[in-house]
Amino acid sequence: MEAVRGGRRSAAAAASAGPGACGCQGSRSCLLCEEAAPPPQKRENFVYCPLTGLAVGEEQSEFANWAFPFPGIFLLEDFISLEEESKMVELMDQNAWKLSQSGRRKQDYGPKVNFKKHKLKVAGFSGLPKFSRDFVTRMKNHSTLAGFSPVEQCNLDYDPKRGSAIDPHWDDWWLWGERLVSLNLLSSTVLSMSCDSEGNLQLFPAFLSKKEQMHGSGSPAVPQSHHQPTSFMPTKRLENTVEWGTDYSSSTKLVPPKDITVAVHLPRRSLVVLYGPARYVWKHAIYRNRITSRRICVTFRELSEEFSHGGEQAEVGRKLLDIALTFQGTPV
Ligand SMILES: O=C(O)CCC(=O)C(=O)O
Ligand SMILES: [Fe+2]
Repeated sequence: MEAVRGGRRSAAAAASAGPGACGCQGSRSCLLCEEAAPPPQKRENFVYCPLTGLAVGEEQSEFANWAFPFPGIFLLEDFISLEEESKMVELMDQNAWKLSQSGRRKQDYGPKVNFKKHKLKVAGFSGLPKFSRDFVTRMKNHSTLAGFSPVEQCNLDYDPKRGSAIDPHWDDWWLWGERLVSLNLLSSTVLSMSCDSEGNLQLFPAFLSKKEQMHGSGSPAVPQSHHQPTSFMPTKRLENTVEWGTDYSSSTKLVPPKDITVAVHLPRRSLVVLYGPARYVWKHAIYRNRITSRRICVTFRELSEEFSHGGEQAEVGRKLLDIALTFQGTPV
């Protein structure tokens, strides 16, 4: 799944883009270094519904009127205001952006890490930036993020002119903990969730809830046990969200997970948390065709158990936290 773009980019193509024009390596590519036609764009066939926590089959697909529970996503609309967003981006743009893979640019505030060798360097890390302090305090008010203490902030800059994207991947789980928290700035996009596990996924017939059919709004018709806990519900209703329920008692359909891609719509200025199965079972990606204008993603990561209190590397974890939470940082 990762290497769909193999063969599209050659050393000659990379060179023709000019020295330092792009940061792609290996099978990754972007509009600046591709010599062949752009890679085919994948299309999601399910849509995540934040009100019910269900993934619902796209109307035009073979999965229309089918759904399945999709736990592990917490989405908060309007997490930051327009003014806060423009101030934050202005501050970010005062620092240099480094070229990264697949047409992205990045700024990192965190320890230098070699994920393959499981090595990290504390030296050189000066903490998260000052402008993030209030947002970190604000996010911790939501019970999904109780006790969340980030030790890394990574800003990614996507632009359609560069063909920016991020291939399906899991974030590291040696150093980083369960909750991945991202702020979606400047434009909306779609996070695509896919899974290459063996076995089958069980789909249930989906239907519009009664209230939705009668009044165009109302509570979802999902059995209580399948609701997301209240604390995982968004604080504000998403506009234009159709409310779906599922019938867990009638016939079901089994499908291989690899045939399914779930679209999670991320509005501009929203905050999304991936945890549980959405973090450890499903991979996440942003396809190139989902970047329509400049977009900045700010991701905050916490420590894994190994680096937390009682863990084998708790001492290193403590050092990282002490530095991170000074909020005196400059990009590494
Ligand atoms: O841009 C995004 O929303 C996802 C970024 C991401 O997955 C990552 O940095 O690991
Ligand atoms: Fe990621």
